[in-house]
Amino acid sequence: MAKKVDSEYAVICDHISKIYTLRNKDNQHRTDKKEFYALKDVSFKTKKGEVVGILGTNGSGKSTLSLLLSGISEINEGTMQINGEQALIAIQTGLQMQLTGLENIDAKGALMGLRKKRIEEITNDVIDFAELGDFLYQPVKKYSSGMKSRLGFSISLALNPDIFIVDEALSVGDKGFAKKCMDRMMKLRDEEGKTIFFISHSLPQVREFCRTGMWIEGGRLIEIDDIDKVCDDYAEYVDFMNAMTKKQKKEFLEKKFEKRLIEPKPKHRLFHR
Ligand SMILES: Nc1ncnc2c1ncn2[C@@H]1O[C@H](COP(=O)(O)OP(=O)(O)OP(=O)(O)O)[C@@H](O)[C@H]1O
Repeated sequence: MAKKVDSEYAVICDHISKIYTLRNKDNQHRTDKKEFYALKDVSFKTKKGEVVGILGTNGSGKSTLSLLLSGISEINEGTMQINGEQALIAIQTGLQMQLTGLENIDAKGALMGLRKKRIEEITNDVIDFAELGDFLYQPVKKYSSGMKSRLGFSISLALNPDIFIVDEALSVGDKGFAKKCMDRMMKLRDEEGKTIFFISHSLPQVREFCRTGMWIEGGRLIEIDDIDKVCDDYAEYVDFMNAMTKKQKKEFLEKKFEKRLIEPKPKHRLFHR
């Protein structure tokens, strides 16, 4: 569990790792279990008010980090300190599909131990920002992905946390709503000094919005620096990958994945005389 501390830093990660288990069934229905590092030995410090763009190719570990930063998932190794309330804004997280939009707001508020009056204020903010009209009375399972994103984004904004973790949330909404969210996030950055982690595959968007870049590849932190420097280096890597033949790329990715696997420990055998 991430500890809450008071300091100039919003987040301090010290050699953190996240391990997942993969289960494969072979054609004889035997299950083969493999453990691998979704993130390995990642250390960084983020100051309060910093706006960090997280870059990396598919499967590199960005969403895993976003779940750790938001306290939804727990680290397996290392230590992590979080100073402030966090909220994850992602395409589908945190919404209960069988509940209506309004019930989701109540559920989230109750989960956070908020008073009735505060939940009412939040509900009004969500109604204003999400612009979902009568759909707020419908179960979320009937929403399109863009509508879920509108609801999730609006709830997180209304909760007004100290640390925002935005994971590809703008990629499914329509352009109008994405612009409205970006405008609001710029306000959070410039006027409210919020700490923001921003995951996006759009380099121009990351370059424009963030000041610090964090590049994660194969579960490892490759670089953390000024946003332009990290975007340039990452773009060079993407070009290098794109220049490979299909076969080269397959071998390259397989090797990269093998490095993340954890060798199973040899089983102890008991020998009887
Ligand atoms: N719950 C899980 N169980 C097992 N493996 C998982 C789980 N969640 C993610 N993974 C694996 O962990 C690795 C990192 O995944 P993650 O979603 O963090 O990548 P990402 O950088 O966000 O990728 P993308 O850009 O495609 O969204 C991937 O190999 C993924 O398959």
